[in-house]
Amino acid sequence: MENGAARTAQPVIVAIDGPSGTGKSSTSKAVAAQLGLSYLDTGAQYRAITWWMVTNGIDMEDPSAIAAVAGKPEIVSGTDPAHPTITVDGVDVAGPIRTQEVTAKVSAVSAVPEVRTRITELQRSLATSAEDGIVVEGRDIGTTVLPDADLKIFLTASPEARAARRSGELKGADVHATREALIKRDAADSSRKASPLAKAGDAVEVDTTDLTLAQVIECVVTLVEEKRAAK
Ligand SMILES: Nc1ncnc2c1ncn2[C@@H]1O[C@H](COP(=O)(O)OP(=O)(O)O)[C@@H](O)[C@H]1O
Ligand SMILES: Nc1ccn([C@@H]2O[C@H](COP(=O)(O)OP(=O)(O)O)[C@@H](O)[C@H]2O)c(=O)n1
Repeated sequence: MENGAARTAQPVIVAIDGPSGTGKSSTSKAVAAQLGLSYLDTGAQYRAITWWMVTNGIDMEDPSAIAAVAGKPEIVSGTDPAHPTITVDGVDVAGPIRTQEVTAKVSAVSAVPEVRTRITELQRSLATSAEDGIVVEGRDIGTTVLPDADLKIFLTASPEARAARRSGELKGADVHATREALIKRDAADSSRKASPLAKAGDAVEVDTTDLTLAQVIECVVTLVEEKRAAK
């Protein structure tokens, strides 16, 4: 018969999706660190391939040009929640992938099916090789990348709260402009044909508008522990 320790040792796969600024990265990193799981920021992977396309002068208006080179860059993600890393062809791109230029172009690149196929393969392989389990955050993790995840969470928050959080990070950025840019990116991500931003039917929705980050983390940790105990 299994005891409690054996049950807690079972790997657990957690999918956290939602629009920009809902708290996916902060929550996922903290939950993974607290529970001893790996952590994968899939948005960083899409940003990394976009950075490579920008750096190599690929025409962002031309999906076939993007598709033709989708297999070229080698993207490597480090999954330690205390020190997540991302490199492209061996170059550390953690900083460059957060520029406004990359942010403005990432939706066009991530809408290209050849890009999604490539990045989805990387994500599944990292999830499979995480010994103790993993928290994977993004837009289509619960619906497409890991449809058999043990737990699926869909984070939401009002556009106002999300814009205020993001402009706080961007040191003095205009909240109105940030809000418009977020809404535009959400619309593009939700309306694309290939694997759009969507809540999985079996995901637990958590509205973080009036919650502190600590409250969201506690809520998700409790949900993961319940799943682990039931395994
Ligand atoms: N519940 C919350 N209340 C207040 N600020 C939050 C909350 N969740 C996240 N934040 C802050 O909002 C910003 C965006 O969070 P992040 O985790 O990067 O969101 P996402 O990954 O969904 O885009 C960060 O500065 C983070 O510290
Ligand atoms: N699973 C995912 C994750 C991100 N993305 C794309 O990558 C972009 C950047 O994701 P992100 O998580 O870094 O965005 P922020 O929440 O940090 O603003 C999104 O706007 C999507 O276009 C995606 O298509 N699928």
